[in-house]
Amino acid sequence: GTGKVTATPINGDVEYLSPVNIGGQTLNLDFDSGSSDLWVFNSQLSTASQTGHTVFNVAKSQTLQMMTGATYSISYGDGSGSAGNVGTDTVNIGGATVTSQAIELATAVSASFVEDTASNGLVGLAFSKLNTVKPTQQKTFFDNAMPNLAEPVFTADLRSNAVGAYEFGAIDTSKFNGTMQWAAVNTTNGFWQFSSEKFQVGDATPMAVPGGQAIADTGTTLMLTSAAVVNAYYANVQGAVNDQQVGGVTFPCNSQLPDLQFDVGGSFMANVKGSDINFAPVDNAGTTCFGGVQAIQSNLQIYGDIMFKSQFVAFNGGNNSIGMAPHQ
Ligand SMILES: N#Cc1c(N)n[nH]c1N1CCCC1
Repeated sequence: GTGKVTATPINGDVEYLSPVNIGGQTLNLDFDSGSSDLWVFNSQLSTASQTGHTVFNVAKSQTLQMMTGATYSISYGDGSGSAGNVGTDTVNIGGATVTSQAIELATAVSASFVEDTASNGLVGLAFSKLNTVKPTQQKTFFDNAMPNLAEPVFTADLRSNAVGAYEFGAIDTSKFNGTMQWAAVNTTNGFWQFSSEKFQVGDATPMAVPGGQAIADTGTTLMLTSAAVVNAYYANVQGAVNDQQVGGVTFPCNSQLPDLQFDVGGSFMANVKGSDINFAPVDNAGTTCFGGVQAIQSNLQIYGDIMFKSQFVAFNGGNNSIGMAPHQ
């Protein structure tokens, strides 16, 4: 079978939310190819933590079965996190259904999740080896769904300030231009990881990031790469400054930002449109804008939603590869 759901940008493309049916209840969740836990806001949480959220009501599902003794605890790179207990239930994502999916039921969530009332949890789509359930690690929705999918794939079609889609089991060739290009994924760290050692701004001399690796991460808003690439990129932007106050590089909102090409697995170069690198204004007048490409102090680069807004991306769990092509 296949399944397709909308991916709706929230608060200026900070995140994308998709409807998921769990035991007959529909919640808007954040699909995250950078983690591997499916967890939800639910009726076990304190009233305070539930405020503003749509929660999964554990009493209302006819099919929820609690997993005795199972717990989870996850923390993300931005310091946020959640923890709780675990059950299994039927999960339907746009028609792709798993009858016994591990549902991680938060009994504690960090402040940033409580404050983000648009999101009621996450669907982890990285590799199951990163799943945090103990004592028995659980599989992701994609791993569980794969045997019944027409093709062992899911795709991310994320758009700038527009509704896109996640699809399971098929690659909709009408959604991208040209031929999709593929690269091998290294699953050792549990991410959709590939080498990314070369960058090019416009038709300038390519820049090298020796040993550079990257992950394709729908759960991260920006595109995080080496400081060397960030500095070289914004050297082309008049008025760009690294503003510690704001927390990264800003530039005049009316800047003409150049495209940025990046290496995917040593197999091909993919392009991020300059217009997609203008992320958001930092001042009320809309004079100064925050860059979508920012520095990370690690050689594991994180290609988040800024990259997905320029590239239609296919994740192949059958042969552990990643495909990219410019959106239609
Ligand atoms: N930090 C971080 C992060 C990441 N690298 N992938 N997904 C993340 N989050 C999902 C929800 C909160 C953060």
